[in-house]
Amino acid sequence: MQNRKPIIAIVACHKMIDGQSGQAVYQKYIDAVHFYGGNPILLPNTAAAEGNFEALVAAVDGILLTGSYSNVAPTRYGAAHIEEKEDLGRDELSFKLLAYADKQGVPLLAICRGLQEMNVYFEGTLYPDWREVEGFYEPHLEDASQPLEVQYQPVHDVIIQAGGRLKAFGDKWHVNSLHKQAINQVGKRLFVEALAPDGLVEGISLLEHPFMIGVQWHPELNYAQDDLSKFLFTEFIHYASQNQAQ
Ligand SMILES: N[C@@H](CCC(=O)NCCCC(=O)O)C(=O)O
Repeated sequence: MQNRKPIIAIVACHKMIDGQSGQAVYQKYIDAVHFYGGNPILLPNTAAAEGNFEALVAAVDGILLTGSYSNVAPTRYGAAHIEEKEDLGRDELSFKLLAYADKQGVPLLAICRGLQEMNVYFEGTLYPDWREVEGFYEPHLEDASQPLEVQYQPVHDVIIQAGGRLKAFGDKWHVNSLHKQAINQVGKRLFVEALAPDGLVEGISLLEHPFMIGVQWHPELNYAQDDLSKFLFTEFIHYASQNQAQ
């Protein structure tokens, strides 16, 4: 094994910055990777371009798919509704990274929108708005009128399922929740790692892979204190270290 920190590629999103179009990653994702011993680099949408992609991923030991207020394009999972919050550049890059991680065994952690992308990559589907589905009663979506520290408070439990990777952590945890969309049909080859008490899918993994996990909550927010965040990031960076590009 080499003696350097594992390089973790973090997918960037389209954002308006000071009135101009830009590509950005929230600091908390960068800090969480850095805190647990990774060396974060940010990948803009142009990383998906042929020639660029191959050169960049050759230097990458692990991949982080972040949350985002944008949504996966409905056509990617066979739906036809109009999506007002698209980020097609992010979609293209994330789906390419997922294919690469799947084929090459590169460790990948997928958070919130990232989990939704991971499910769609494996041919699963999404509910465009879980509030329109009967039976979900937990407060999965934040109240945007509240300050951010309130929005990111833990609000419901997740029940960890037997036979998965999270079971080594424990049986249950209390998590934050800031999403309107949710997993409908679980993707092929995926294992359901965690469920909310109302049955909404909160965690998925590809068990045949060294480390590919998606979570619907935000472990990056309270990354240094929250026990399940510690577990997830420690495992992720551990497997990325083992995968170090030669
Ligand atoms: N847009 C999707 C995914 C929600 C999500 O990723 N929220 C993250 C907010 C910003 C962040 O903290 O990264 C949905 O609504 O389901």
